[in-house]
Amino acid sequence: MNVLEWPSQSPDLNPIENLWKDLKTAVHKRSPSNLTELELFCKEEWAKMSVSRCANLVESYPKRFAAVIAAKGGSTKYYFMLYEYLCTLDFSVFYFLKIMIIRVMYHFAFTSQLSVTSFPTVFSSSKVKHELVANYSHLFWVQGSRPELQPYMLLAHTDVVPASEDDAWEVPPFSGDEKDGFIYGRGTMDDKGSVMGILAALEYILMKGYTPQRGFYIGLGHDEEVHGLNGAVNIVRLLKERGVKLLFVLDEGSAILDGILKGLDGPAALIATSEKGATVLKLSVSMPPSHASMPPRETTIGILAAAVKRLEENPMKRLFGLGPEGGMFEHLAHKFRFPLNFVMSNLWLFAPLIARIMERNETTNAFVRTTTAVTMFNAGVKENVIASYAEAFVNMRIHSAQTLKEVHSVQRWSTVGDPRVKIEVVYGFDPLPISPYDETSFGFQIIKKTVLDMFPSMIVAPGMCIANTDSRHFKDLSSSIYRFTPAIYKPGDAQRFHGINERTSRENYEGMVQFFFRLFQNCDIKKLPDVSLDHN
Ligand SMILES: CCCCCCCC/C=C\CCCCCCCC(=O)N[C@@H](CC(C)C)C(=O)O
Repeated sequence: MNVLEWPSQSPDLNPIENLWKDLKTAVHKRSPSNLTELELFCKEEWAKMSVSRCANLVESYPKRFAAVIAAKGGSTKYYFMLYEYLCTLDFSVFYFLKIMIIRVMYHFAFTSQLSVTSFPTVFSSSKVKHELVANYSHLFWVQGSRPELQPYMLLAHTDVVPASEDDAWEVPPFSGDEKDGFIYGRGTMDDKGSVMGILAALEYILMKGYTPQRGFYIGLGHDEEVHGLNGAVNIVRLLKERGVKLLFVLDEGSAILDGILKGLDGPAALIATSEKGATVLKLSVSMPPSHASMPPRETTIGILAAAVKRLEENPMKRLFGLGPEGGMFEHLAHKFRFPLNFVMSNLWLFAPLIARIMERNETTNAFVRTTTAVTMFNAGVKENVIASYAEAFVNMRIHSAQTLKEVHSVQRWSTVGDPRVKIEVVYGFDPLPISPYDETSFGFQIIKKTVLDMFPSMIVAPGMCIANTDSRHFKDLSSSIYRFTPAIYKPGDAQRFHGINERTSRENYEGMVQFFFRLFQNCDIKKLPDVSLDHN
């Protein structure tokens, strides 16, 4: 049998595309006026799809094959007929978003790559230049009508950390299933939600015929979770070669926190102006192997376990208030309940006290200090052999008020404190510089304005990213790097990052599309918003 190599998502060959079109036509005719009706009409019209229609689509396969071969693998009339038809529909924002949600679920369920089918306008517009970087990362350039305006850049990533079906997920981690108003799946929060949100907003704004004045780049990395050394690093290299300087960069890394900061009344949008540094240390102990019946007084495993225990029992010193988190809490102070509002407004006096409260919770502890996490421990080959080698990996996130050098020396000399434990630095980098957030900082103020356009009474404050993002590779291209995703996170959500039941609500996903749709337009405004009118 001859196997034809063909992308599984080829729109010309995929009969489901025609059925989507049929469904959209039928539902559109009935003009649903709310979500419940939309869902009901979708189900009813789907149930009406006839067997003969499906059979026809399958039978027309040979014709499509022939057309695709004639087009030398390019798009055929079948694809364009479908696309042109979609463009004639009078989409309301509401209706458009529902379709985008169906697409995002479809994407999570069936594809591992960006599909031209999902964003036909983005991939066919003369205003958008798309290129692959290092085979799998995507770089888009959206041309503005005023080339004299400095461009900005949005970042997100398509790769994810592993997820196992054995880990008690409520729905399979790569199903993209929707349950109780949430789309579940590895990557929904970190960071495919942003990928889809940015592209959906771009698709929509192009379909509306809007021409941005300020050009912008979109970079979608494929290896952020393993440091971005191929994706982000090569995107930066390309932009440098082209002499690009960016007005600002916006990546993942912070969000709208609702109920996560105890004592704060209402949600707060925290636009991170910096991110922590990081280092990974490898600790190891070696000795000759021996018989388990004659154990030495101390084994490699025992020595290393004791060193690891010392690390856990002696956290790095409290630095709360000395980094950008100080500004963050001062900005938020008046929104805290009494007496926290008074305490937060006087960090010079109360920072040590607040630090002791914050360190009790693992999410807020990350704002207080350089954190230490023992993430891997390997030793032993057989249950009756004394292990000749034991190793542990320690992942540390460095507070802005500390340096990489300082962290290394503290760990080496005081905490591990045993010369038999060899310490090697796997990698490390300093905390990132703090980006400006005063009233003249275009990037910060535009992100803030966009949040306020969507949520007029939201508290917006500068924040700090406690993890790491691809944006750190961009520091030579811009001094204004912000980390913020317009998603609302509640207690328990922080544990979903790299954990089980990662999910995004429909509202968060819709908000994401709306946010970027507005941001594209806000970046064209001539004058920054007047901060004296600010209600925060
Ligand atoms: C880490 C999650 C902390 C959750 C804190 C509370 C909610 C804060 C709001 C949202 C955003 C968190 C975004 C985190 C992005 C993390 C991306 C990531 O995992 N990066 C890797 C990079 C590493 C260099 C391999 C990391 O381990 O930091």
